[in-house]
Amino acid sequence: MPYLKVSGTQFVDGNGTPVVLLGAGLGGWMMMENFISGFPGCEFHIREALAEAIGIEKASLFFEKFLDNFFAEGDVKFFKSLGLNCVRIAVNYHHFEDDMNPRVLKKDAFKQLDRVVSLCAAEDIYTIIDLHSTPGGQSGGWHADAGTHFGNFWKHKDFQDRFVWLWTQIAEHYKDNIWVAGYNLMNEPADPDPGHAGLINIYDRTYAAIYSIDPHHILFLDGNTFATDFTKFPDDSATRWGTNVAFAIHDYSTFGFPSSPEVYEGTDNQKATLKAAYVRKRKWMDEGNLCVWNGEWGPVYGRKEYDGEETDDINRRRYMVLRDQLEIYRKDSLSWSIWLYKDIGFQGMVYVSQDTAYMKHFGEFLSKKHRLAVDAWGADDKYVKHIYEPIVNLIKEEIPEPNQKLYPPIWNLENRVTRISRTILVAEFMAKEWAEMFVGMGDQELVDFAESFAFEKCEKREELNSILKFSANTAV
Ligand SMILES: O[C@@H]1[C@@H](O)[C@H](O[C@@H]2CO[C@@H](O[C@@H]3CO[C@@H](O)[C@H](O)[C@H]3O)[C@H](O)[C@H]2O)OC[C@H]1O
Repeated sequence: MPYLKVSGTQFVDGNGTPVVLLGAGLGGWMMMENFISGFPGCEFHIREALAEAIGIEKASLFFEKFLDNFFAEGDVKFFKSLGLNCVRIAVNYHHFEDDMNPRVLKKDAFKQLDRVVSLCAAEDIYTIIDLHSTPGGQSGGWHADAGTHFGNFWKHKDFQDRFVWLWTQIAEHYKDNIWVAGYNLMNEPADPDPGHAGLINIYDRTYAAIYSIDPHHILFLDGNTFATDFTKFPDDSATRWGTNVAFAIHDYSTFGFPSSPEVYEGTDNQKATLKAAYVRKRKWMDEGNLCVWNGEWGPVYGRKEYDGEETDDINRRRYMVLRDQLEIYRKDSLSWSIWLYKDIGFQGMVYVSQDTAYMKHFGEFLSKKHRLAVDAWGADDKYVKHIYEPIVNLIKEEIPEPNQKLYPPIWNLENRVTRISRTILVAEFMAKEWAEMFVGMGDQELVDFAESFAFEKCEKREELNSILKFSANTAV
């Protein structure tokens, strides 16, 4: 069976039959994230903190077992049972290359990724390899695993050289694998250059490097500023990176988050707003007759432990947003990858049960994280907003208004101040506390923690899954 390809605006299989890629993002696995598995800050913080607290051997045991359990046979069978056909696998460059030993592949760099790609292939499920964090960080998000709010990737040529090098290693490794649909070169770039010159340049370089090794796989290219902006992409984009290219939007709607400006009722106006945001993101592709892939989207959900009696009502509305987005996508036969497959209970299709060793042990710690709004994603900052307000006001009063506007524009002044303070500063202090909660554990307890993430120990978000299943089975 030949490789999946892009043909015009569609994906097609070896017979030229159109394929709509429907699936989910495997985040939190080879790209660990705070709200997904319950730690503060970013992956490199907690890896360092845990090694310091319990020693490198025990920490490695925990992380290795975590990787083994987070996605295994039960997961892929369940995924298949919903009629989904593609897993977008988020990977962190730290798993392949050590910052202190750059351009040297780590021993067993591909062990876990090969395992999951093969599990999926055995069920006829495509995988897309998504390089979710780059050397130096391609954005100031926690998910760039850089521990800072600057995307230093854009400022250091050596980070960029390492990125290109890593892609040549991945391409060499998977060039003959037909179940790998392709390579999502960079998750959510945030190149501050007004002409997006850094992003275009890195796409040029990576395309050339990959295609000299592997001319067969699809390239999935995110727009700038968190996969929302293609306005500075060059006129020759339809051929510049070959023609086997899909352009990726991320279509998050504020209606699906606690920060929604209004309660979602699914009114005609609200549906029009949903649609307008989506149409705006894909406009550039539509004008050029290019292939669009929605690489991330999806609401977050209320939790009984934090949202109490309001939980069911919150979630009823979030499912309305989900359905309304899917209806828009269905009409366009859009390929999508919902965020997120698995987590500890905020967004995932399946989530770690409260009855597991991990969730029991970290319950109070997670409440504190929630109260302090230490994660940015979908955060409700009502308990700490007043703490940061004076800093916001200080900047408003003392800094000339035009200078208050910094890149990226989606982080307005308040968002920038509170985000940096909570998710980087406070989070850094909390990483040690998280790690210290492992002190004194024997190997079996560490394994029990890691096994808490196994499919068999997870709950299913039934309504989400049934909506996705229906959508996958009625896709046109
Ligand atoms: O790893 C993922 C990560 O990829 C994801 O990143 C966020 C995506 O949304 C960004 O904000 C949106 C930008 O577009 C506007 O139209 C939306 O309304 C915004 O929500 C945000 O800045 C990124 O951090 O987040 C979840 C992670 O797990």
